[in-house]
Amino acid sequence: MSVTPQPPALPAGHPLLPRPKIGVLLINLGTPEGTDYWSMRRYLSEFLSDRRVVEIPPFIWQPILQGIILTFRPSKSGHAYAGIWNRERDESPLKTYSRAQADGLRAVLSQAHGDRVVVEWGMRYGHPATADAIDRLLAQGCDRILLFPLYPQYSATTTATACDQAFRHLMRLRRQPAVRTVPGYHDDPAYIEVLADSVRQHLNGLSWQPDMIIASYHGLPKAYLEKGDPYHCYCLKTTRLLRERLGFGPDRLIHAFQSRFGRTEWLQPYLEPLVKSLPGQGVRKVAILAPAFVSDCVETLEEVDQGIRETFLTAGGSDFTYIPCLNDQPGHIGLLRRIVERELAGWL
Ligand SMILES: C=CC1=C(C)c2cc3[nH]c(cc4nc(cc5[nH]c(cc1n2)c(C)c5CCC(=O)O)C(CCC(=O)O)=C4C)c(C)c3C=C
Ligand SMILES: [Fe+2]
Ligand SMILES: [Fe+2]
Repeated sequence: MSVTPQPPALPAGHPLLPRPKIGVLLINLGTPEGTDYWSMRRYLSEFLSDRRVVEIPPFIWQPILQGIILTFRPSKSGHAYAGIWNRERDESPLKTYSRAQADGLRAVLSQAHGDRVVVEWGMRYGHPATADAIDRLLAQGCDRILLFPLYPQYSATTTATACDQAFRHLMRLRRQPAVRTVPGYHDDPAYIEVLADSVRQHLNGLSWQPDMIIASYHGLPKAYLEKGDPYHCYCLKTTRLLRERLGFGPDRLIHAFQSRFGRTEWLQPYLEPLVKSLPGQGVRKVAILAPAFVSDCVETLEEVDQGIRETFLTAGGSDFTYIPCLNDQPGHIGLLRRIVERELAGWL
């Protein structure tokens, strides 16, 4: 007769230690809680006070930001957000898609790994806060956490500040989990394939075909590139790989940078003047995608799908289409799963 060994009795008062879990934290930029002046001001103030985003010394920048920019910009930006707001849930699309991505990833990971892997989502600025998301993972028993900033093209202004924010919270913990960070994935063949698929599918659904496709990336001050931020090179590499994957020539798929902020020079070519010049060069049908954004947001829905569309058609273009971000498409959830499982090697 075999006897099952019993675990030694715990000393009185010793807490029970359940089997530890692995946490995955999806991190995106953040978004305002409402389109009113004060919600916009709170969001923009936190975002634009981040020294990785605006590198001007605070004693010069803060008076300009608090005194001038945050007097006028909240109303202008609030108007832009109001035009794309998810009224059903009373939240911005970035929040809706971020939640859907976490739900989708949780579902596929729990099917594959049971309750061993826990998924949460958080924002660098605003809510749900990164710190609260980490606390939720810890409360669910995670002793290892994978931080996944959702930016395919690494930049100090996005990926690095997302990790900084997580580490700032971890610094305060007595019982700190083991932590890994997911690197950028601008040239990951699986990412390129999912992007290419989304372009193919979108073009297949059109009754016309574009003369030109533009991969439009969020811009960055040119000085950041000169100081060593590799984002520019990564955007160009994503575009080249996507072009190769789709079998397009260099004139059929080009790149541009959007969302310029302030008066300094940003990465070029700028999207707006480029789009304005195209009809004059005989390019009258255009498609635009935004590969640096994993979720549709104010920068894609308002600036590109509304603003740039109007610019192009007013300049003499005949047809314009915007190719949505990967959002919660099954192919995107599959890509996130693949990256997470790869980065959890040795833990899972
Ligand atoms: C001040 C400089 C800015 C830098 C540098 C910057 C880099 C950067 N941003 C994204 C992604 C997003 N930015 C979004 C909005 C947004 N970005 C800036 C400024 C900088 N971004 C501002 C002022 C705003 C707010 C909108 C506005 O007032 O015009 C968003 C959208 C958020 C949403 O809620 O929908 C995203 C996403 C990247 C990828 C990037 C550098 C690589
Ligand atoms: Fe931005
Ligand atoms: Fe470069």
